[in-house]
Amino acid sequence: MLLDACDLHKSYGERQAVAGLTFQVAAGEIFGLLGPNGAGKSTTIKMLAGLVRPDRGSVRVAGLELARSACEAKRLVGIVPQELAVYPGLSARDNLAFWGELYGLSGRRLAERIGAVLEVVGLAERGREPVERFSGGMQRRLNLAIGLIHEPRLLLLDEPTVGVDPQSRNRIFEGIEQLSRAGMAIVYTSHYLEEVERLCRRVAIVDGGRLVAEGTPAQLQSGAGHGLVVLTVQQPLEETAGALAALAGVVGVHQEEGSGRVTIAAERPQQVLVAALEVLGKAEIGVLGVQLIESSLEAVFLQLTGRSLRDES
Ligand SMILES: Nc1ncnc2c1ncn2[C@@H]1O[C@H](COP(=O)(O)OP(=O)(O)OP(=O)(O)O)[C@@H](O)[C@H]1O
Repeated sequence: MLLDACDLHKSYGERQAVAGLTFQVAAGEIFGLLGPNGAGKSTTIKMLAGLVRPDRGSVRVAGLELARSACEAKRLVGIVPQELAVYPGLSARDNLAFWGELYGLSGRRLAERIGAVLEVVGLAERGREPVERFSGGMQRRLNLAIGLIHEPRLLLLDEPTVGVDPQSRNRIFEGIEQLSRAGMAIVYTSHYLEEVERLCRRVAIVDGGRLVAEGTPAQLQSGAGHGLVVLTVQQPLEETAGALAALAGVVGVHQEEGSGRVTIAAERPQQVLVAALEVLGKAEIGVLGVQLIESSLEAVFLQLTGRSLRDES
């Protein structure tokens, strides 16, 4: 395994950000870390990159223990943080040269790497322009190129498409797929299901710093076996919650405080939706919104955590 993360823990004061994460990623694999805001994804990525020291647990990259061989191991790792690491006044090429020199690259080798990473992110034609003229999506693509400049074997991507236009998003996806085909191990964090479903062969669902499920997107979905009915109601359910829970096929009812959102996990969500609307109608509870989620990672996530992936965003 190219990456071996074992029993990672990290607290900030009283707050436990990561509480015992273990996973491995092979060369050529794109591994998804999926979880809502605050799940501990960024803290995990920072521990994998050697930027934050775990309170407990270990990280091995290509067999090298990060805590013991920090310099050697860190050279094998590229990180693309959520925050942009670009100098707006410099051109894309000069930004890449700056970062490349920090990794000890120079001369022809540096020029080759700059050319190669600009190709991967689709910015080869724009390399000489000052970055302040780039769109937000192009700046994010340059951020990705910076993470690749020293030719790492493991790439850590922390929500690389947040706030990115569709064209840049596609370009980022294509770049990542190309890198994976070339044998790079990739960890991709996101709270966008469609992204991990498209990119990742294996996904870990994290919540509250813990791994709540792991598998291929298909395995996770088939394990769940049922879908969800999500309703937005006008007033609290009170005893009506019991009536919903008693409907045939209903596995669980979850009410989110304050938002009026009610999530019903069910074996036959379409039939349950019809029956639930009838129950709510009789109880004179107004329904403002209805959403049906057939078996999907979103359904798996809600069942496992009782929360939507995008609660707070
Ligand atoms: N430097 C820090 N000091 C104190 N608390 C922190 C710090 N960094 C993260 N936390 C807390 O640790 C928890 C996990 O945060 P983290 O940023 O790892 O989550 P995340 O899954 O990446 O979330 P997001 O999707 O919002 O980036 C949160 O409760 C967060 O407030």
